[in-house]
Amino acid sequence: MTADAVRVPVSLGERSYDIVIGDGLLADAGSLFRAVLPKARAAIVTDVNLANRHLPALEKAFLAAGVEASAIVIPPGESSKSFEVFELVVDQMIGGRYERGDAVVALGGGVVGDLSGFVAGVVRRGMRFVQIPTSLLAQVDSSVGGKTGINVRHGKNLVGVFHQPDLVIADTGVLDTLSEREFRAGYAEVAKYGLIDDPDFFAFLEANWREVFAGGPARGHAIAVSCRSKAAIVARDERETGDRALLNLGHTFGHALEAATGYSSARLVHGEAIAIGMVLAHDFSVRMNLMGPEDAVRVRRHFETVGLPTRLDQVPGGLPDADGLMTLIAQDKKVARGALTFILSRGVGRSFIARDVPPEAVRHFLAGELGAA
Ligand SMILES: NC(=O)c1ccc[n+]([C@@H]2O[C@H](COP(=O)([O-])OP(=O)(O)OC[C@H]3O[C@@H](n4cnc5c(N)ncnc54)[C@H](O)[C@@H]3O)[C@@H](O)[C@H]2O)c1
Ligand SMILES: O=C(O)C(=O)C[C@@H](O)[C@H](O)[C@H](O)COP(=O)(O)O
Ligand SMILES: [Zn+2]
Repeated sequence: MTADAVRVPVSLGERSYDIVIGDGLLADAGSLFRAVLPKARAAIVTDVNLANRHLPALEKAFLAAGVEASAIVIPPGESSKSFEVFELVVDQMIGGRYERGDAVVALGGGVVGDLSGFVAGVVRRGMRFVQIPTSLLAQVDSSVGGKTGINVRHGKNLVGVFHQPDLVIADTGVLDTLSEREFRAGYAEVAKYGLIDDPDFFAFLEANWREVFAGGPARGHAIAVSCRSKAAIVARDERETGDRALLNLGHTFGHALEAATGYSSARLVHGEAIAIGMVLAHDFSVRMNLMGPEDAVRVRRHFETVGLPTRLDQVPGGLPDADGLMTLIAQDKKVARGALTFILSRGVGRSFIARDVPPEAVRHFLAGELGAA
């Protein structure tokens, strides 16, 4: 294993596992896999983009370590988190006679990870699962914590299971082939950790975002801080009965925008949607007199500076009206007995879970934002 690799433990009793982070780790994936799953075969799920770029290196590493492996390749993009692609992967998994003790290996971004984690969670009532995240978003967020699933027309991730991986291998070197748009989108989830409860990290990002985008130590640092932050929240609330909902900052608005745009990656990708969602969550917090405007301006300004969208009129192709968005928001998984829950803020790094948020206040706020657009 590369000498400078970092291990971040996710402490969940018998479901505990490590996130291994380092440059060049794909070459060590076979031995890392074997150390955790000594006898398993590997059913690699990946998308076309990764199949062309990084799958050969993974197959080579598995071969060298004596791991029997084959690959299932899906189309890239959010539209693959669907029943159709799910059925296709399940069919190949079962047709390939993969057993319970074998591992589904997700090589890709959050789409591959969420979809194949769901497959691993349900095929033969649960297979082993290894995440090899290749996008920034997947390395700092989606590969950790065991949320898996697919989208339906009513909303994001509405069908799925909690199924923790046995191991996460984050090779930071593979990020060199990620597009700038996708890197930037993943950066929104990095900044989220600062906005939730780590104002020093947000200040670090404001000062060092260029270095994070450029690669090198600042990027590795940002990925490790993000993973530690997520691991800590997941360890204290695996199934989102409380604190874990903080990780949903910006997502109530953001998920509605993704559903409203038909999960079209061409129009809006997840990180972009939640960048707008986090700006809206801070502006709405100002509207609700929970915080002064200065920090909300600071959040908007930072996202604008890095080139993320921050306004509804930046979503190409138009959006439903406020009532249409409220219909989508009503499907949010945090809704309890019909009441809306949002993650709101008292300032940078001071997010909190707000239950029973009046729908009329949200609708009125959105109508204003759409009107301003
Ligand atoms: N489970 C969770 O906790 C969690 C957390 C955050 C987001 N998500 C989900 O993750 C998804 C978004 O993930 P994403 O942003 O990784 O999108 P993605 O999986 O669509 O990947 C983005 C694009 O980059 C390409 N790509 C990925 N890695 C690459 C690389 N190294 N080189 C070249 N191209 C590469 C992919 O093929 C794809 O076209 C959404 O569905 C979101 O809901 C889940
Ligand atoms: O891990 C979590 O918990 C999160 O909320 C992380 C989010 O970034 C992620 O997008 C997640 O998939 C959203 O969860 P959902 O329960 O709102 O679908
Ligand atoms: Zn997210």
